[in-house]
Amino acid sequence: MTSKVKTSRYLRGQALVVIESLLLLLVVGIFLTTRYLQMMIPDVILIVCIFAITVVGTCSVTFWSMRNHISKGWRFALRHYKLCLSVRRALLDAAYYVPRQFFGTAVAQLPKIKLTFTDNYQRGMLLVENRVKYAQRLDTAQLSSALRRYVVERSYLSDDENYYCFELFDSRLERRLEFRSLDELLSYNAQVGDLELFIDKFTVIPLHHTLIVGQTGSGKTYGVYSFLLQMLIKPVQYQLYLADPKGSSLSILGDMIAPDCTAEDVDDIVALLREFNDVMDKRKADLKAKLATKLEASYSDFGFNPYVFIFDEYASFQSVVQAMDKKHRDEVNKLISQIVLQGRQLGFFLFIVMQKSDSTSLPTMIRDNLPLKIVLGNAEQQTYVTAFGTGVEIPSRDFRKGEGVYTFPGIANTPKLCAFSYLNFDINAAFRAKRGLCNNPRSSKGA
Ligand SMILES: Nc1ncnc2c1ncn2[C@@H]1O[C@H](COP(=O)(O)OP(=O)(O)OP(=O)(O)O)[C@@H](O)[C@H]1O
Repeated sequence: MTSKVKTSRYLRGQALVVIESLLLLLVVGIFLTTRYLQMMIPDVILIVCIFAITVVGTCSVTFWSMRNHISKGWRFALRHYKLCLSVRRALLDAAYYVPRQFFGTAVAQLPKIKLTFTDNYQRGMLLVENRVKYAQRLDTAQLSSALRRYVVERSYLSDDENYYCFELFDSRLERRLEFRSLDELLSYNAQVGDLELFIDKFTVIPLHHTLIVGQTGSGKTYGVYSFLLQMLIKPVQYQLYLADPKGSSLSILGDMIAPDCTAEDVDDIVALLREFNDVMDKRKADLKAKLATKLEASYSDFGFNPYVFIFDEYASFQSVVQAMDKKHRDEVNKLISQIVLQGRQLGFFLFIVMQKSDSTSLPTMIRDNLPLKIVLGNAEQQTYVTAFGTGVEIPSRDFRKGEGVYTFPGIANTPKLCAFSYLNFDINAAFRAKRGLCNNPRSSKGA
């Protein structure tokens, strides 16, 4: 449920107070005038009138302003008001104002601020006016203490460059989902589209090429479990290919859910990549015939299923490939590039999981064409730079396992927080239960 509290409501309340004061002034004026004209109205009647107007006026003003507060939650209205006040104070302290003269007195003209909340006040958006005259850059650090329990998740300039936008979230908020059974995951997944994957309470991403980076133990493979389970329980059948050069948990899982499409050995992985490309080429021919009827369509518009190739420990695979002769190296690079460059419209996606995404392990061209980039755990600055590029601001937090930041065009153009779900049930049993839903792609190519 979304609700908003706007500053204008307070202004309305203040206007009523002004009206009441004017009324009082009027009555006092009448009192003084009658005294002046020596009219024979007893003082006691006038005093009672003034008293009555004051009581009735105060009660109605209080009721009127409370009416707004009650309907939107007066506690939150108060919080909103206090927050606006402390942000203004912080702007003043940060000297983010324009000095002006007001009837000979030096005053500070603060920029306009707008504060709105969503998701039951768990998230918010603070807009601070950016006029050319505020030449100084507004920094997140300048506001963080003023925001009390709220933390800046992302900050950027609005498209028209008139406002600094600060996306806030309640620091006490647990964005991570916890599922105690597969059924719970199933019912949550029902709210998400067939070709979308969720990460946490606030993050749903369209299926696309993905890069997951993070130090050992940061929760990469666990995150892949979460994605895989979602894919397996969707009404649309996902065709899964799994490559795990380390032969660890993902390959064990692969043997359970897609044994014919799981590989550990580098040669087998290359063969799997070839096969994936062959199926993709067939899909290309099928789709071409259909696109004649609808030019801007993609695989899902014609009822084709998505194919997903999940690559764990990609760097370890690349280190072996680099030692191969040039012909083999070129072939592998071509296979990977083709998936990344042509896969989206055809419905063929690559998920790459690795500890660091530097260009020696992952060519820049491939990395740049993986729209969903996730960095988990407390990574080194260089890891963020290689994943997201230079000059991006990473929200400063102590990331727990499965927590991190991600970017996705249009949804998170700069790194945003995310946290993979806690799967508080027997994951192996869940995969075993769902293995029947995963087609063996070898028996249904081009479906
Ligand atoms: N989202 C999460 N919720 C709860 N626990 C998690 C989460 N992610 C990871 N963990 C815990 O952290 C452990 C390590 O995670 P995982 O094996 O996925 O790390 P990794 O980054 O893949 O490590 P490596 O690179 O060594 O394979 C998991 O076994 C699990 O207990």
